[in-house]
Formats: sequence, structure tokens, C-alpha cells
Amino acid sequence: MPLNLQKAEFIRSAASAADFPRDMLPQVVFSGRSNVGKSSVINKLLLRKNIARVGAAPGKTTHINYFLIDGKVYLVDLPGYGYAKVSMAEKARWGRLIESWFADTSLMTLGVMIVDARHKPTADDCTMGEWFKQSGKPFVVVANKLDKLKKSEIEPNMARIRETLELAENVKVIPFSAEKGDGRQELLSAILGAVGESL
Ligand SMILES: Nc1nc2c(ncn2[C@@H]2O[C@H](COP(=O)(O)OP(=O)(O)OP(=O)(O)O)[C@@H](O)[C@H]2O)c(=O)[nH]1
Repeated sequence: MPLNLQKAEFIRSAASAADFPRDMLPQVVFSGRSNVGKSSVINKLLLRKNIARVGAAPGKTTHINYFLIDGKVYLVDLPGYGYAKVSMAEKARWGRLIESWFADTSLMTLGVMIVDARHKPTADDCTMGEWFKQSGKPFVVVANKLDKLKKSEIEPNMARIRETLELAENVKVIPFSAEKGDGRQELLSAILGAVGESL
């Protein structure tokens, strides 16, 4: 049976490891700096207007949101990072939550790390990249907001992202526009391949 992307449902918000689903279904985990467009990427991927809420209140660092696609694949939405106005206490809480998630990488099938196509990855992005590398699981980098680049900027910016994050050759950097839809097929293929499903 092909995977029906239209059948996506919110399952739960997890505030600690006790709430993480631990059934055997594959988990595709999304991370990104606050405001990078993570919700927009997820919405574009699923062709939904608003399954992952876009934009309203940045800095919601306290919960990991779980969605289930067609009863078969979890989409895991890690809280955004790097939002300037967040207190030290909230940053520490974010760190503990992420640490507890990555403590058991048997839960993870594929990582999707979203960065801004326009900019050099931040120190926080590099830290996130380390979490993914150390997980030992496959991951891809999505360079979002591609529509804001001039054509001539695309290649050098992608190279800068790869270099700054010190990515191994087998890690894909996917130029993406949640606004226009560029990169959707490539990201979808990477996800379907990792979870062993087709459309
Ligand atoms: N031009 C352009 N704007 C985008 C794109 N993706 C997202 N945006 C805009 O960037 C802003 C942030 O998008 P969100 O999807 O809310 O970002 P987020 O990373 O989920 O943000 P948090 O909720 O703070 O974690 C919104 O104003 C979006 O419309 C894109 O590909 N191109």
C-alpha cells in the first residue's frame, strides 16, 4: 500500500522521554533554528496548509511534537533553537529535552536538519549537526528559503553550508523553498527511501 501523505494526524506533544512513542514505526525527525521555516517545510512536504503551525510564537522550546503519517511513519518535530529572547533556563531545558531524545537513537530512522539557504550556518546549527552526526543515523540537510537567493548564489551557498557543518560526502544538502516547492521531490524521495515506503 502506498503511503498516503494526506493522512497526517497530530499524535502528541512530548515534554520528556516518558512521552516519546517507542513502537517500532520509523521516525523522521525535523530540526531547525527558530524561524528557519521548519513548520513551512513540513506543511509543504505534506501539502497541508497548517498541520505544523507556522510562525505565530517563536521560541516554543519545550515540546517535541509527533505526527503520524498514514498510521505508518512518525514525523517528529523538534523544538526550534537559537531564538535570542529565550532565557538561559529555557535554553537549558531545550538542551535536556534534545539530549534525552538523542539518547536513544534506535528511535530515529532519518534526520532532516533545516538551515537557511541564505546564511552561513550558525554555531547552534553546527551543534545540531553534531547531534545528528553522533547519532550514527542517516540525515539530510534542507537549505530552506531558496527563493530568496539569486541563481548565482545557490552553488556557493550550498558549498558553504556543507563546509561549515563539516558534512560527510554522503550527506545530501537539498536546496528547498517551502514557499515555491523547490526540493520537495528530493526530500520526499530521501524520506520514502529511508522508511521503505513509496507513494
Ligand atoms: N521566502 C520564504 N519564506 C519562507 C520560506 N519558508 C518559511 N518562510 C517564512 O519564514 C517565516 C518562518 O516560518 P515558519 O515555518 O513559521 O518557521 P519555523 O521554523 O517553524 O518557526 P518557529 O515556529 O519559530 O520554530 C514565516 O514568515 C514563513 O512564511 C521559504 O521557503 N521562502
